[in-house]
Amino acid sequence: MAYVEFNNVCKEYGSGEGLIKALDQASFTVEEGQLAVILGSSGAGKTTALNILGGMDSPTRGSVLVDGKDLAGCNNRELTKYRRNDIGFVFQFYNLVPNLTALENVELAAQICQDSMDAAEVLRKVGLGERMNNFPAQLSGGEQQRVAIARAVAKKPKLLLCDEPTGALDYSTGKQILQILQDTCRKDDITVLIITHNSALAPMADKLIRFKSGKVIAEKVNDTPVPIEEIEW
Ligand SMILES: Nc1ncnc2c1ncn2[C@@H]1O[C@H](COP(=O)(O)OP(=O)(O)OP(=O)(O)O)[C@@H](O)[C@H]1O
Repeated sequence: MAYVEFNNVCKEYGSGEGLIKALDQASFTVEEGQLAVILGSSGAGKTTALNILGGMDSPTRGSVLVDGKDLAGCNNRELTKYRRNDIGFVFQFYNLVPNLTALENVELAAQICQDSMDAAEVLRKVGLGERMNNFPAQLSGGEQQRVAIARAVAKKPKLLLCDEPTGALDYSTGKQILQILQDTCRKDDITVLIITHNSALAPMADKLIRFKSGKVIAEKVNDTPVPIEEIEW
């Protein structure tokens, strides 16, 4: 059994004439410790898949297993526990609490889960040792995204889910963020899934998953992933 199993997942919104199939029998797997890149055009169902994996949404049909746990069979209480302890989320627009410092933002997330890392130590790891007492508004976009990654990683999640993590950043800052995500996967042994529109990033992945119209149209293992610093686009 794979660490992550998405089996024939359907997610439907609305009904009758207005039925939208956000996911239509989508299936893929990710192994523990892999870095998976999810590609697909706008509306292909990528975010819906990530939200289901993160326990923020549930499938209409199909099964979703993470480390053997079937999320489709979880009640709200179990999903809350799962989101708190097992999932780290990184969004395009950081979503930091504006009136808390970088350190406090990370501490806040660490406090709600059972087994967390030291917040200051994780901030040092992402290169923000000198900036932890700054508020988000005093940090650049790339620095805010580093705080968001530290906040997610401090929870020691089973899965680090990243939805367009570089979408709001310039080229070189985006590259630094991807480097941190690749390092997190390799050094901290965390399974990482990254959604992107940028197909040039495909070579950095251990596993490439392509979505189209709610379906997974390709799934490929890459035995020779390329370090992000060697990828240009
Ligand atoms: N809550 C909702 N209600 C109705 N339709 C929805 C809802 N959420 C998503 N959809 C629809 O489901 C489809 C898939 O959306 P999704 O956000 O998963 O795509 P995506 O691949 O992440 O796109 P993007 O790259 O633009 O973020 C789209 O047609 C979208 O409009």
